[in-house]
Amino acid sequence: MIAISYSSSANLGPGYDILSMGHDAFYDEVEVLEDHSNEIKISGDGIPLDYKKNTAGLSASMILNDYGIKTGIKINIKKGIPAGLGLGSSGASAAAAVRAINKLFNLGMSHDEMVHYSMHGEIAACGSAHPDNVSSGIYGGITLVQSKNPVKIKKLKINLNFSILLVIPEFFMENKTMYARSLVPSKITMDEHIESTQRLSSLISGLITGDRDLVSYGMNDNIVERARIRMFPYYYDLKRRVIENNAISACISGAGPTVLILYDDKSDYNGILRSVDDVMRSYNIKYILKKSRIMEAYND
Ligand SMILES: Nc1ncnc2c1ncn2[C@@H]1O[C@H](COP(=O)(O)OP(=O)(O)OP(=O)(O)O)[C@@H](O)[C@H]1O
Ligand SMILES: N[C@@H](CCO)C(=O)O
Repeated sequence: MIAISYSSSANLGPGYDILSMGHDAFYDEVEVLEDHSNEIKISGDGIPLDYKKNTAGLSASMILNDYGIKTGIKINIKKGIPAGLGLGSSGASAAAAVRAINKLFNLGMSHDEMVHYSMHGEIAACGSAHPDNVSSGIYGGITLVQSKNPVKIKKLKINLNFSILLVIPEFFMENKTMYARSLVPSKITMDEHIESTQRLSSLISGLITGDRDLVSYGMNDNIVERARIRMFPYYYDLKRRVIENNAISACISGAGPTVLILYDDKSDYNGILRSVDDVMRSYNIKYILKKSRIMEAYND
């Protein structure tokens, strides 16, 4: 059984571990076959082949155990999403594997159940079961984590027209997301809480009502992105410059280093491209650009 799951950008500024946007920039394709050993065998390039260290394998092992499935399986992962760049690569493999297993064994899982198993796969990548990337990897679109335990995901009805430009730096860090999560403060002040809630509620309202200015105001974060800025020192200059060219806004994609830029027909697209190049050259960082759109829905 074959299933795919697209790249995603989690957090979207103030929505740490809450919001995620699926986009059609890249995708993973995962094939799951029954294997008459009682093992979980993983194949694929550039990813761990020990199932316990692979997000797809860890999710699969939980499902087989919980559903009492005794047969072994082979999981063939064709990686289309570059790993370690904030594009939800680890989560997408898990989501695609869970979707394929659900079909192969006709388990009839709900979308929230598939998110539950997929998010636990993320433990193999970064040590924590964050549900955001896998939520948009299962539902598509822009998703909100209403609750993690039990898993309750809401897919937002988006009424803002925009395009996505991903600025993807050449970058590698071992255990990048695990390190990035270690930088996040465990406590914040009441003022920080109020500002962050203002931003998140503005962002969500703006996306649903199609209010561009509210989205521009809302897609800002002074807690998690600020705590991680040492990982992507170019970010604030890049964000300021693209907004000077009337981008709607920009944010760090997931745990970075990729920057997601939202723009529309009011934006000076060529000005955005020039400013991205100016800033990244000034920081001496090679990068690629990827235009994409929201990945609306999967036909499960
Ligand atoms: N199936 C998989 N696909 C990709 N990475 C995997 C997979 N299984 C385990 N990993 C590990 O997870 C790491 C990538 O996950 P990480 O969370 O750091 O980045 P990401 O998922 O690409 O981006 P982000 O989570 O910030 O959106 C890799 O170093 C890889 O070793
Ligand atoms: N919310 C997660 C997303 C990782 O892609 C983090 O920022 O650590």
